[in-house]
Amino acid sequence: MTATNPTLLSADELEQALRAIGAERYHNRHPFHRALHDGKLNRAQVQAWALNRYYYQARIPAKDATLLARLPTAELRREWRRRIEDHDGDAPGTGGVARWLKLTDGLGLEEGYVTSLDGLLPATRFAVDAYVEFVRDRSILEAIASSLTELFSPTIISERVSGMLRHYDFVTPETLAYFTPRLTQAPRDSDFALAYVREHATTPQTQQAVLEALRFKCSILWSMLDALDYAYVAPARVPPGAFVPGTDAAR
Ligand SMILES: O=C(O)c1cc(C(=O)O)c2c(n1)C(=O)C(=O)c1cc(C(=O)O)[nH]c1-2
Repeated sequence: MTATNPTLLSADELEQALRAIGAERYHNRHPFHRALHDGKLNRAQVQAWALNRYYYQARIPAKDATLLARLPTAELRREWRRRIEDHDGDAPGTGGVARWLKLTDGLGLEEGYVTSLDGLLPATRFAVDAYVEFVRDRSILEAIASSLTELFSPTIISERVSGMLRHYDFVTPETLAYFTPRLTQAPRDSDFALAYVREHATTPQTQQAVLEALRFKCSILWSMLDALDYAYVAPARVPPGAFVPGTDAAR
């Protein structure tokens, strides 16, 4: 195979290429999400999704703190600091991670069991840890670009909330309250990240690196759902030690 030299894209072309990656690879297209939103899952399968997704939520502020420490200006740090506040809150019981625990509680999972991470699928842990390590180890530009999946999250969140409320009698608006602030937080965050990437990815090499960072992040989200699909959708194959529906700490 001959390697072709990438060409320099305009900022608009770069944005188009990023959006095309989302259209092709974002996790709204995954069969497990389709089933979740279309009411095809049972309560235990929804529990497994929320339990595993808790680890993603819980590590996001650590991921953002790793990046915050490397940002060179107060302006950038102020912007990024807000993400940590969104997730960790400013007092116990506030913020996105606490709101996620309301979701797992509403689904009948014991909080101590969820936060112990004992029931996590191994692949969830590997995928989430890989995201944190990517942000820690790669350039600031790639780290910021890897957050750009949030460009696509408002659409999936709207689909999810309306689909789950319509199809599942065990889900209430209070249970799904996690998602409401995300509908304004995610666009604010992704607008900033997109403007940063448009301004700073100005060589063919850095442009390819940000496109690759977004593909990598889509793969993280996708592989988390692959693992759920494999373990909890028939024929279910739960790995040893992971959450077993109807046992462990689920009501
Ligand atoms: O519900 C979703 O499908 C979804 C997707 C994503 C995403 O695309 O990474 C995030 C979130 N939710 C989310 O709630 C969230 O706080 C978040 C932070 C980040 C990030 O990469 O920094 N992504 C996401």
